[in-house]
Amino acid sequence: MLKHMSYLDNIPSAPGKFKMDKSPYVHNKLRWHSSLMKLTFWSFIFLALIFIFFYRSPSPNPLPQDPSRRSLGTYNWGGPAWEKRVRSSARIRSHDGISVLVTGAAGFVGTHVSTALKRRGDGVLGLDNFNDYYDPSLKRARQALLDRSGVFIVEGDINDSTLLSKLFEVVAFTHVMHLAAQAGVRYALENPGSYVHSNIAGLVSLLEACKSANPQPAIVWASSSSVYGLNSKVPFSEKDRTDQPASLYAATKKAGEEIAHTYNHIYGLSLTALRFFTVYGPWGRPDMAYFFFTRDILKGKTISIFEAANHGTVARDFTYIDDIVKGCLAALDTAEKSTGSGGKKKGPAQFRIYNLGNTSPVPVSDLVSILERLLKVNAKRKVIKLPQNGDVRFTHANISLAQRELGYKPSTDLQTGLKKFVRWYLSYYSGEKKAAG
Ligand SMILES: O=C(O)[C@H]1O[C@H](OP(=O)(O)OP(=O)(O)OC[C@H]2O[C@@H](n3ccc(=O)[nH]c3=O)[C@H](O)[C@@H]2O)[C@H](O)[C@@H](O)[C@@H]1O
Repeated sequence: MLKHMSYLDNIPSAPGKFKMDKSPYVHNKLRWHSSLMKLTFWSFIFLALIFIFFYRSPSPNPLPQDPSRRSLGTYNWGGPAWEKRVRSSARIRSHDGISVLVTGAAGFVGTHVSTALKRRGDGVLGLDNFNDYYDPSLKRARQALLDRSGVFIVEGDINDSTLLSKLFEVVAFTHVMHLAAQAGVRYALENPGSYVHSNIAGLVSLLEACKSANPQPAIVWASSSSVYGLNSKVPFSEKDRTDQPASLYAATKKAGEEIAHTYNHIYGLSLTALRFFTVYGPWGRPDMAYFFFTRDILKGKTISIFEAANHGTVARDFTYIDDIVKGCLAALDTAEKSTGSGGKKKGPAQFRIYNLGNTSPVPVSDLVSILERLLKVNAKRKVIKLPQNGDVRFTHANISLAQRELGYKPSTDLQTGLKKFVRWYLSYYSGEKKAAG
């Protein structure tokens, strides 16, 4: 403190006020003191800089700070070993196979589609940001599953254009299966920005990379039944109006369809949107009703069942994951090549939109009854009025177009599909408990 004071004391507070002591002893002592202080000062600055460099330096591939993002890890990618893994995962191992970049590969549909592609000998590379919208340990478990079948998931965000162009530089993907998105209808009330970040900005970032890639890939991507919004004509056909979304989620998916059209029109990208109808099954998403109803029924917790005005039923065209996977693969197999090159369109390209549903809507209360039977536990039900949270009353797919052009034919009813889900759920969570105990 004294040293500190003397150092500060040597600095004139105002010109002309400072008087120099002429005594040589005092002079030397002062000089020595001053150099020591300087040394201490610069050492401190040096150490502070080192600290800042190691603890605060951005990741090698920094993403813009965006408050709408859920917590994301810092990603490490690049280097010869990484490129080797990328190439090996994307290598086609069958005669006339395709090589597919699957975004959202650690997600529910992404995991199933990646496994199915790999099984038939296609090259598959996953991309996922492993965000914490729902329990990331489930995503890690899916990743482990994919790893065992030889699918590598690159950890990164679709908004990272440097990463995307690197991936297209390393692999000449023939197709992109774009499933990375902010899903869920009700969460849009809590975090609207995350929908814009993933479903709009992320989609544009991906399409930009695809348009610049040589060769350009054909793209198949997940739209949603929610684009039908307040449409009341049933069953929903691709020709019906989709300009009355009931949630921001639906609005971003509808915007995605328009954005896709633009990239098809300007750059000749081959684009196919699949409107999924409430997909369920093993390895599903914990934010979906069938999943958390199962958890809550087993815990003895009350579940809320939504009901429309005048005791009207709320129903969904629940579609089993294996049927959806068949639809995705058929869409990839029938996709024509993109026509552009060097970022320029060379001719008209394919643009398609298909419903992938089950064609038999089931009231939510019936879904609960099936779960009760399968779980052998009575649910504690509370029927409440459908909240103004973005949910629509019912969905019902007309699938004749997908049937005609993709050979899509769903074959799993809700009872059968939920049986498979419940079996998976019980074994997955009992395994987790065992591991924890
Ligand atoms: O088909 C789609 O396009 C959409 O399907 C689901 O959305 P949703 O059909 O609303 O699925 P859930 O959130 O699982 O809800 C299923 C049904 O349960 C009802 N529900 C939900 C929650 C609840 O507490 N109680 C309740 O009765 C909902 O109103 C709905 O009728 C997915 O969450 C979306 O990501 C997807 O895009």
